[in-house]
Amino acid sequence: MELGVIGLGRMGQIVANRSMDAGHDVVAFDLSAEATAEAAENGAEPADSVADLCDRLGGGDGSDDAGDGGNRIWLMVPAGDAVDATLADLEPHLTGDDVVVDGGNSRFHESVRRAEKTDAAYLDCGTSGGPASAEEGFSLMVGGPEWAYEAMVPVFDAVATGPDGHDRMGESGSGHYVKMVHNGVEYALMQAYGEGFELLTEGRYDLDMESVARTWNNGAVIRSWLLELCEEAFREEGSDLGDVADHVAGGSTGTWTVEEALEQEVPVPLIYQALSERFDSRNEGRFSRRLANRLRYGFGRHEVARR
Ligand SMILES: NC(=O)C1=CN([C@@H]2O[C@H](COP(=O)(O)OP(=O)(O)OC[C@H]3O[C@@H](n4cnc5c(N)ncnc54)[C@H](O)[C@@H]3O)[C@@H](O)[C@H]2O)C=CC1
Ligand SMILES: O=C(CO)[C@H](O)[C@H](O)COP(=O)(O)O
Repeated sequence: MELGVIGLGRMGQIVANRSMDAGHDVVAFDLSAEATAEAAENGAEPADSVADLCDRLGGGDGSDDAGDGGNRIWLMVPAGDAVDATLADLEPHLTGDDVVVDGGNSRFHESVRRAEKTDAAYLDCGTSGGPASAEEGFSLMVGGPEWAYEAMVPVFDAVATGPDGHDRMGESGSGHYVKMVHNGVEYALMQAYGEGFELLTEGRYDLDMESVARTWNNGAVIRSWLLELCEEAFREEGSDLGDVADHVAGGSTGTWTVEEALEQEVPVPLIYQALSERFDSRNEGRFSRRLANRLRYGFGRHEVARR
């Protein structure tokens, strides 16, 4: 199959490379000429604009089971404005035979809106695994029209870990919805491992955290890829994590998960707590704690700690 890939950063290069490794032809475009050149070095046909990419794809080769011969285009740009900007550039070139996959972390509401607006069949594809999964392949959670999913199966087989690494979750939005919840779970798991290792670090034994993580990773109930990444972090940074800062970035997908849980009236206290801890990591001298400190003086004449 011929595939256009737009957005060739950490994730898009992997989409392109894994597709080419499986025998697909890739036409590649990124706003960054360096990123496009990197894809070209790996065997992709470079395009210098979205319009040029569509010209080079030229309507597909008609070799897929859908028999429609439309273009197949995978977006791997940052969620938000970049997706809308790319779609605006694509729009004049799209027909109902084309399939556009958004493999980024877009908000599911926005994917539903985009699917309704575009002439092409639009697949919202939650992608999990990150750049560390370049060799193994990703887990892909796809929403959108069934025929479009079926038309993309050869590429999904290549980009995912294999046929079991992707599935159609349901209608438009469902792929990004499932990925949003996945990320909420990711936050909570990270928080749980973090709390456990913090207690072990602050607790009563002098422990080697890499050894603990390695031992847990071999047969323990709580073994997981995230725990393997904990083991790697302790091996590379040391048991005390060296100079790694107490500051966690990101947060959008976790926020959306909590907002959705509130809307659905589903309790997600662990995910919410993990998100709050992340926000808290960005504050120095929390106002609420300073006020609590001062209030204890107010009601109990307890000494006020001052900075
Ligand atoms: N990095 C990760 O672990 C994961 C990222 N994702 C999602 O995948 C998407 C891409 O992420 P990354 O590759 O990590 O980002 P990145 O920042 O490494 O790459 C994004 C690329 O898109 C290009 N770009 C931006 N606007 C563009 C436009 N209008 N037209 C063409 N190219 C444009 C940039 O030049 C850059 O090369 C995001 O939605 C992200 O949330 C999903 C799962 C994991
Ligand atoms: O989707 C991912 C992993 O599954 C991305 O790494 C995402 O950036 C993680 O979310 P956040 O930036 O909020 O930590």
